[in-house]
This record gives sequence, C-alpha cells and structure tokens, in this order.
Amino acid sequence: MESVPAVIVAIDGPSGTGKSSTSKAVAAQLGLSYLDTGAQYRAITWWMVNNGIDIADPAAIADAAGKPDIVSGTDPAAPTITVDGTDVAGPIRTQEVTSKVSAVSAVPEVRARITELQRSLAASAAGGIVVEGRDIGTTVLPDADLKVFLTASAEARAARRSGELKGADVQATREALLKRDAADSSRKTSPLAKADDAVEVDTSDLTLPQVIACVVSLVEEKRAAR
Ligand SMILES: Nc1ncnc2c1ncn2[C@@H]1O[C@H](COP(=O)(O)OP(=O)(O)O)[C@@H](O)[C@H]1O
Ligand SMILES: Nc1ccn([C@H]2C[C@H](O)[C@@H](COP(=O)(O)OP(=O)(O)O)O2)c(=O)n1
Repeated sequence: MESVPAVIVAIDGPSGTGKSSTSKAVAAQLGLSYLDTGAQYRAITWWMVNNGIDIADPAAIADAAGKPDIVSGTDPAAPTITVDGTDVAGPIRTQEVTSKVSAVSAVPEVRARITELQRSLAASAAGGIVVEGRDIGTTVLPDADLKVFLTASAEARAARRSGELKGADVQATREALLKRDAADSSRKTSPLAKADDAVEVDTSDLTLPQVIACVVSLVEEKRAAR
C-alpha cells in the first residue's frame, strides 16, 4: 500500500475568521492531528491570572513564563488542554482571560516557551497536523507544506462571535475583537501576519462547509504535487 507522507498545515488569521472550526474539521476529514495554539496562550494567561501575576507587568510575566506545565491533546474529535494536570478547556474561554490574553502573549519569553511546545507537537505528529493561530506560517512552522490565511469582515466576525456568546451585544463584541486584532498585529514579537506564501481565503460570504472544502482541496493539491 502506498503511504501518504505527513503533511503540515498552518492556518492563521484574526479572531472569528473560522480558524478553529475549519482546522478541526479539515484535520478530522484528512486523519491529521490538530493544535489550537490560541488555547495554549489562553491557558498560560489563565495560570497567570490564577497565580496573582500582574498582567500589566511584562517582567513579572516573563519571570513566571516557565512555571506552568501546559499539555495539549491533538485529537481533532476531542481536543484537550490542561495546566498542571487540571482541565482548563472551560475556564480559558472567560471574558477575563480573553481580555488579558493579548498582553500575556506579547511577552517574548511566553512566545518562546509556547513556540517550543508547538514545534515539538508538530514534529511528533507522525500522520501530519493542522496547526492554527496567528504566527504559525510566519514563525512557528515556516516550512509548512500549506499555509492558509483566513480573513473576514469585522461585521461577519462580530456576528459569528456574538452568536456564540449568548446575548452579547454585536457592537461591543466588534469593538473588543478589533481591539484584540490591533494588539496582536502590532506587538513586536511574531505579530499576527500573513506569510508571503500563504493562500488568503476571505470567509465573509462563505459557509463553514465551503471553507472546509476549500482548505481540504488545497491540502490535496499540495499532496498530489509532492
Ligand atoms: N464561514 C462561516 N460562516 C458562518 N459561521 C462561521 C464560519 N466559520 C466559522 N463560523 C462560526 O463562527 C464562530 C467563530 O469561528 P471559529 O472557528 O472559532 O473562529 P476563530 O478560530 O478564527 O476565532 C463559530 O461559532 C463558528 O461556528
Ligand atoms: N499563534 C497564536 C495564537 C494565539 N495568540 C494569542 C492572540 C489571541 O488574541 C489569543 C487567543 O487566541 P484564540 O485563537 O483563542 O482567539 P479567538 O478564538 O480568535 O478568540 O492568543 C497568539 O499570540 N499567537
């Protein structure tokens, strides 16, 4: 039987463009592992908040960056995230963590630590992996076989996000989302950016199944060309 070589897929883009839903579905469909790098930054932020680290003090964050043990489960059917053995999948999605994650993830020591975890997970995924985040194509896995950069209008993204957070005001969600994009795009260390060789897909007017099909066919094209 012919074996299919492991494929590494990097999916980046701002909040609400469909990275997590698309990456999980593509990985499940193609039998690949899946890594949500945003969950890792949220997990380290949750730990900082829980341990009384001053989020306004980058030196304090840098000093503590090596302390928490963050473990990601990469099965796309049931991704997991633990900190020092505690399941934090729920607590990392609170408004408090969301409002603080950009400040924590801007600290170079935090990025170095999490980037190392990401590279080691990608290297050990024998069947290949889909890794989604903000700097995967530019910094974490610059040699990925396929890089996709998802975009969508602020209106579409805010409508999607406020649909998730029951009862959330679309305008307030839009503002919080744009504020986080601006912080993530303007930080010095590996900001949110499209890699030069990434394929850009605007998802504003596409359904989720259409985006998934588009990325699956991009992966299949890459595989066929190898
Ligand atoms: N193309 C799409 N059309 C409509 N809704 C979408 C689309 N892609 C994703 N969504 C929905 O938008 C929300 C945010 O998607 P998610 O995958 O979490 O985005 P990201 O990981 O980029 O923040 C989810 O509720 C998801 O189901
Ligand atoms: N590769 C990554 C992934 C996420 N981050 C940071 C910046 C993001 O605002 C936060 C949270 O990412 P996450 O993907 O969970 O955010 P959303 O699902 O888009 O709300 O983490 C990062 O700096 N680098």
